[in-house]
Amino acid sequence: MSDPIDSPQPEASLSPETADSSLAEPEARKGMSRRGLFGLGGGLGLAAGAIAGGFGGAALAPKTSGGHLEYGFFGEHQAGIITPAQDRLHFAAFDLRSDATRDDLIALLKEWTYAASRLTLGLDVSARGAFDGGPYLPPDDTGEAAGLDAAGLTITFGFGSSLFRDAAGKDRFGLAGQLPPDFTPLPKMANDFISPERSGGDLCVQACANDPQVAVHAIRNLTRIAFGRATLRWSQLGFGRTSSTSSAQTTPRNLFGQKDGTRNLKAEQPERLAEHVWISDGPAWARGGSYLVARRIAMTIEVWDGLQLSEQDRVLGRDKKSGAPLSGGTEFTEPDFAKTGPTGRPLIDPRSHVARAAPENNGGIAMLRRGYNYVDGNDGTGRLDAGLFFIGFVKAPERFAAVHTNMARDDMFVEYLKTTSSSVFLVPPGAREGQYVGQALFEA
Ligand SMILES: C=CC1=C(C)c2cc3[nH]c(cc4nc(cc5[nH]c(cc1n2)c(C)c5CCC(=O)O)C(CCC(=O)O)=C4C)c(C)c3C=C
Ligand SMILES: [Fe+2]
Repeated sequence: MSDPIDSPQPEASLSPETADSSLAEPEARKGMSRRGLFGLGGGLGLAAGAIAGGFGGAALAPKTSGGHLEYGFFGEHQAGIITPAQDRLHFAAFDLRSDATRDDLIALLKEWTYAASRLTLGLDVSARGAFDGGPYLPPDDTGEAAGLDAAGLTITFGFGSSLFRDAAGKDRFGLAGQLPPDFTPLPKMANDFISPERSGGDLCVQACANDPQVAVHAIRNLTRIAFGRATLRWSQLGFGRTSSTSSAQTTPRNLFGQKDGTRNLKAEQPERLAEHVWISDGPAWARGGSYLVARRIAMTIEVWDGLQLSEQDRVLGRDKKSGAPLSGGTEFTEPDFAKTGPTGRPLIDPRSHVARAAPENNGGIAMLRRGYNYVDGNDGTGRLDAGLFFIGFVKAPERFAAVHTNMARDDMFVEYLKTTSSSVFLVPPGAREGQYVGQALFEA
């Protein structure tokens, strides 16, 4: 059954100042949902570098089309931050080639925007897609998502600090003057065993979806589009969200078996998001964006599994079964860090993870967590190489560093964790229809 997604959409509303004829590409509307017909002919090659000018929808408003979940790419903020966390992740970091120019970078962002605007609606990367480019060319789209719907796919782009000034201090793209003063590196923490080759990068792409094949297809095709300009530096697959980012979601469990995300910031708290997540200082081009902190944290799950339940609870500060704080109540009862038990000691150990990480004990700082479990095989001694790919969004990296420093100091949890990768990216605000992601940076 064909199921076209191109039901009437509002036309792109580009002002004369921002309009760029190459961006308002009517051909971009062509193409049917992957679960319907493929293309309407008259394909648009990726090399055209045009981006969708007519796809409607704010990034945060889901569209259920025939029961399928879709988040439009364009909006005030990029999707994939406060969007209800999907179940699967493919995260990738890229380095621009040493000979890439500013124009190459802009062209890449335009083409990525165009592709992302289609993929998030369940379309192939171009109208020619996987099958309609003719028999004599490699297909534009790799095809493994054919027949699959958008599965709630969000694609979130970020900039590494090396985009502004590389490790040698070189301003490769004329962007050094736009580096926000807040964009500072994280200090080294206890139990950091950071591998540089799986950390950092000039650009990042976070693809989240409820179908792993859809997320992988997105990264694979965006990587292909980058060919000749940027190469994949490192990537990470994740399964099973470890946070809720909407109060409509149930709290998931992480690989330690704990309810994780109970006290996370939620999409339904706009004031708190404005206070803690959205960038509001520094250069205008970055405002409305956020800093993405990604840390691959190995969890010694075999050691953890050998701890008695009461010790597991003490280390976290919550009851494993119900998720309630050890000071009492139910899962969503606020923890009472001052409440003492019969021995006169606090019911929530001051060195527990929730005590160390809570805003009450960190000058009020909160963050939006959006991490995923990972299992990447096992080591030579038969232990799973498993853990949490932590993703947190904050309005300034130093805020994350402050909480993390408090945690790394003597949080009992840290004994069971080992961080192997660490990166910070600036996620620019969302693109308006007819614009490409990060456009304001290049026009500043
Ligand atoms: C500094 C940042 C944080 C890192 C790194 C981190 C790692 C980490 N956390 C868990 C499991 C849980 N964390 C929970 C709460 C929680 N964690 C952080 C920050 C970091 N966690 C914060 C800010 C909070 C919220 C504190 C609060 O507001 O009270 C919880 C409890 C449930 C919840 O509120 O979400 C769990 C469980 C793991 C497994 C982990 C690294 C592998
Ligand atoms: Fe935590």
